[in-house]
Amino acid sequence: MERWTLREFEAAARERLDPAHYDYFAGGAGDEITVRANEAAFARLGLLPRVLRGAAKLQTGVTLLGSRAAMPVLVAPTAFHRLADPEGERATARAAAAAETIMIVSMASTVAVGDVAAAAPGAELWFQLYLQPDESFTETVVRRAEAAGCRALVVTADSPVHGRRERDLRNGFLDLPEHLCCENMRDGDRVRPIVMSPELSWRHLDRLREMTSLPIVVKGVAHPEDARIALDHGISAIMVSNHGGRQLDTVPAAVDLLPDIVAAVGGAVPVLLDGGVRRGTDVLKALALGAAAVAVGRPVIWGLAAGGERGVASVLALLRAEVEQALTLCGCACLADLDAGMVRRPC
Ligand SMILES: Cc1cc2nc3c(=O)[nH]c(=O)nc-3n(C[C@H](O)[C@H](O)[C@H](O)COP(=O)(O)O)c2cc1C
Ligand SMILES: CCCCC(=O)C(=O)O
Repeated sequence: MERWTLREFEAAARERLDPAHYDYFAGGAGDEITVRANEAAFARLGLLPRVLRGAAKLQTGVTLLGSRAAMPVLVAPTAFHRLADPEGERATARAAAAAETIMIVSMASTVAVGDVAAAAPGAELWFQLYLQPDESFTETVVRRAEAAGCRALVVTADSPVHGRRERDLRNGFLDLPEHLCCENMRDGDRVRPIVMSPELSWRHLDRLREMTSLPIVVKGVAHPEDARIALDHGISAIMVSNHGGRQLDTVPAAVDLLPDIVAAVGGAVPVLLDGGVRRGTDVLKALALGAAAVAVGRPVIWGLAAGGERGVASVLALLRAEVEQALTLCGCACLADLDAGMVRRPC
């Protein structure tokens, strides 16, 4: 069945998934105010198209930290893909490679990062990391990501503790089923838990900086002051994110956080964004407000659950087609033609 919107992919995924797994993927923290705000904020912003600008030949590619993507939409790191499809992250990576975009592999992937890379030749992979209090194990995981050919590390900073996910509490979904595990966490004959620790600080990030020559992206920045501090720690990009509303509830919508962070960064490094991107027009709004690219989390999971590799490929192709059409309708030939003056609030 042909699906015309990301919303239809979500409906198809919901039909196929175990209800507790659907809730894990869809849900967020607390009252899910931030989950809803992420999408609603995009809907409230209006686009002011320019006309008669002779913008015939479209160009939607971006280069980020040396990685090339054919569109400014990346695959955000999301955990547990094998709950959605038996091939799990292998399928996602193949679809990302076919779409010529970057996949950020989660540290909590259910296929080891080396196996993800092996399954998807040509895929541009970055690796998401939760810094572990045991720094020697962080290093072990970093070496696995490097050996797999990942081109950047994305350090998730918004998780000093797991968010309060009430759907999961109600469903008793607290861990993966027996046959699955976080494969990157293997340590000899055991699998370590991913530790979220409030004791982590910029000092740990400095040590990571010494540990690897890969570019480091800090993900989960909401406060402009933290964006400024990040610059002092040699990071290569900032990802504005509230973790899709899954960590601290009532953090403002990601796109509403963006302008202040772009101003604080002042062009020193690229600013990325995730949270609530569901339409090509959402992508354009984020880019017009200064993001270098965006990433999508749940839409990829919906594609994977609805149709495996082909489902993810369809989701990414749909987003690309929407970006191209909206860009043309805005009178732009390339992403750099977008500027903040083309976004009006409220719609
Ligand atoms: C099911 C699920 C699992 C996630 N797992 C991770 C993760 O392992 N690491 C991480 O940094 N972010 C994780 N995230 C957050 C995403 O990277 C991203 O910030 C968020 O999904 C963006 O919002 P969106 O789903 O509205 O696109 C997860 C999100 C979801 C929905
Ligand atoms: C330990 C896995 C964490 C996955 C995650 O970040 C999420 O569910 O949002």
